[in-house]
Amino acid sequence: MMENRVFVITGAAGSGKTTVRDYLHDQYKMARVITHTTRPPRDYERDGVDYYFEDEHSFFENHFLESVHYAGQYYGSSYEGLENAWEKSPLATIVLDTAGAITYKEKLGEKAVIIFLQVGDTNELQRRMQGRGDNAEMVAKRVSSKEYNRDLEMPYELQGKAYKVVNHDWEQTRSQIDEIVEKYRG
Ligand SMILES: Nc1ncnc2c1ncn2[C@@H]1O[C@H](COP(=O)(O)OP(=O)(O)OP(=O)(O)O)[C@@H](O)[C@H]1O
Ligand SMILES: Nc1nc2c(ncn2[C@@H]2O[C@H](COP(=O)(O)O)[C@@H](O)[C@H]2O)c(=O)[nH]1
Repeated sequence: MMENRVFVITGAAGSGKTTVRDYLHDQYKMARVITHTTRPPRDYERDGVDYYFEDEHSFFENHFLESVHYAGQYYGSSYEGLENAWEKSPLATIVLDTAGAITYKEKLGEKAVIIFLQVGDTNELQRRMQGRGDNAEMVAKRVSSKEYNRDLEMPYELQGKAYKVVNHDWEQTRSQIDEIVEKYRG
């Protein structure tokens, strides 16, 4: 029987975390762990699919495994969300900032497989955020936040404990992700 694992996709905003998470879902049928946020939805985002969108009161009624304040908004992931995902499939996947990824590694040990995505060129990151339709004001706020800048490099606490994938060319990224996943499929 395959052991329960959660593939934690982390890295800076715009580095491709959601793209990788969706690939893992489509290609390997990994269950997606939906997280909670007080951030307003983007035009294409749906409640219960992309996030559970909360207000500053309802957010704190959840039972979080970890939560963070990122670029002025709250984000958190619950134990229930992870357990629900594992009920669907032994391999689950979640998108977190690097602070969340560190907490997952500390709390879940080998059950958490951390993939840190990097895009070296910050102009390219901004182009990708604009390309998916983020408004210019949101992008400017994001790139000036300390959390975005912190997440451009793999944090010390994840070194030696996370896979690093440079997400420039998607075909190369996909093949590196496939290699990592194959290590954990029974
Ligand atoms: N290798 C790639 N080459 C070009 N564009 C890419 C690549 N990977 C992802 N993208 C595109 O970049 C944009 C940002 O990707 P994505 O939304 O997955 O990033 P993210 O890390 O989840 O961002 P955020 O944390 O802000 O939600 C999307 O439009 C996506 O299609
Ligand atoms: N630690 C956590 N980080 C989370 C969670 N849900 C999302 N995120 C990360 O927040 C930033 C911003 O996300 P965005 O959708 O507004 O661009 C990004 O790094 C996400 O990965 C969570 O529950 N915990």
